[in-house]
Amino acid sequence: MPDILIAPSILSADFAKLGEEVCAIDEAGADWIHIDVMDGHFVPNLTIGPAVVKALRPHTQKPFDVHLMISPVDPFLDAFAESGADIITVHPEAGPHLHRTIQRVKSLGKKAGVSLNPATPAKALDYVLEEIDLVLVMSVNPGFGGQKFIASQLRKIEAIASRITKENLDVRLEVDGGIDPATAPQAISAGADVLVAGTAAFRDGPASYAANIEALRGHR
Ligand SMILES: O=C(CO)[C@@H](O)[C@H](O)COP(=O)(O)O
Repeated sequence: MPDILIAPSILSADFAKLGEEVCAIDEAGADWIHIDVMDGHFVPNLTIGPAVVKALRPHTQKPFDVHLMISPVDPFLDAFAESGADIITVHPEAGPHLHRTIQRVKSLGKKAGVSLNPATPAKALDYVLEEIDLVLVMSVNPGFGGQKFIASQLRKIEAIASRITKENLDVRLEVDGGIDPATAPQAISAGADVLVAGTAAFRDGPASYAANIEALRGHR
C-alpha cells in the first residue's frame, strides 16, 4: 500500500497570516500544501489567484497541490504554473477540451490532476486516466470548507482505485471534503492515498497542527 499523504487545504487557514500558516503546517508535517482556487462562477465562492500562490511559494519547499475550480480554466494554466504550482488539477466540466487542458499542464512541466464533483461519474476519466498523475474525488460539493462528507463517494473511490491497480497506473487518488479522523480511515480503506483536509488540519491553531495531521494519518 502506498504511503498516505496529507494535503492540508489553506482554505481553512487564517488568511490574514497566510505565509505564517503555510510555514506552520509545513513544519507540522504536511506532505503537500493544497490550494483551492475558486472563481465565483464554476463554484459559488472566490478565493486565491496566482499572485497569492507566488507570494506563498518562498514559505515552503513542499509541493503546491493547486485545485482549479475555475471555468474556463485554460486561460489561467500558464499563470498558475509560473506562480509555483507543482500539481494542477482541473474539472472535466471546466472544459471545453479536457484532454487538451491536461496536455497543456504537462507541457508546462507540471503534474496534471482531474477532479470529479460528487455527481460526476468515474467514467469521466475514460481516455484520460492514463495521461494524468492524480485523481481528486470531491467528497463535498466544491465551494466551501466545513461541509459534511458525502459517503456515496467511497464507491467512486473504490471503482477508481481498482481501475488504477488493474491498469497498473502511477496515479495518486486524492479525496477532499469533510475529511477528519473519522472519515479518513474510510477513504483510505476505499483506496484513497492522499487526504485533503481543511477544517481538521487547521483546527485549534498552530500548536495543534502536528497532532491534527497525525490524527488524520491514524496515528493518534
Ligand atoms: O475544495 C474544497 C472545498 O471546495 C476543500 O478543499 C475544502 O476546503 C475542504 O475543507 P474541509 O471539508 O476539510 O473543511
